Amino acid sequence: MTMPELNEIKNVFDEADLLFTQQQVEDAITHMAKDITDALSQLNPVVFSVMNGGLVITGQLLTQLTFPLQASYLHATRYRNSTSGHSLEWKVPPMIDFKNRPVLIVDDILDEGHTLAEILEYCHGQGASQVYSAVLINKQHDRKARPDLVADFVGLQIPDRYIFGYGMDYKGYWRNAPGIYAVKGM
Ligand SMILES: O=P(O)(O)OC[C@H]1O[C@H](OP(=O)(O)OP(=O)(O)O)[C@H](O)[C@@H]1O
Ligand code: HPA
Repeated sequence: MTMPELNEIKNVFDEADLLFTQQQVEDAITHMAKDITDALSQLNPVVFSVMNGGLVITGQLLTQLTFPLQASYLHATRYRNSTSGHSLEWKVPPMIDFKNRPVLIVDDILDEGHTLAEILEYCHGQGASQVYSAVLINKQHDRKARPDLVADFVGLQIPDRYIFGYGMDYKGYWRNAPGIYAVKGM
């Protein structure tokens, strides 16, 4: 992919629609943390952040999960800095052994769900005792990889638009945007 012009990147931010403010996102993460604590605090889980998008949500979630857990990451990508998905590419598989242990997969967004579906299947195949999933955003449309595909813990629902911020990128940029923004016209 060719490098986008920085002017384009700045314009995309300036013209974007703010869907959720930083405060709204933080409240949603706190809500998720409470639900995850209720479900997992006695289970000694392994928590895997899905890189790169899971970076921000996982960091903010982890400090609100005050019970014993191990945290690590895996790296799987489908969009490769573009705005449409391809087949899933594993860059780094999980590096903590989770056989017979519960696993929590944390990602920024459940869009079509191919990424999450494949990661969940992998964790079951590797012998996790239970596999849970947490996503900051669920995108609402009828193109899910499976019609019944939902995450166990969901922060916010968005309409069918291309978004960035809180870990989610536009052409590799704006993962650092302090809110959830929708690209103008997308
Ligand atoms: O539900 P899906 O349609 O499968 O899309 C969701 C996935 O796409 C993004 O990752 P991406 O492949 O863009 O890599 P990134 O985490 O580096 O942004 C996002 O972080 C999710 O992992
Ligand atoms: O809307 C999105 N924004 C950023 N990354 C994504 N990956 C899947 N869908 C999206």
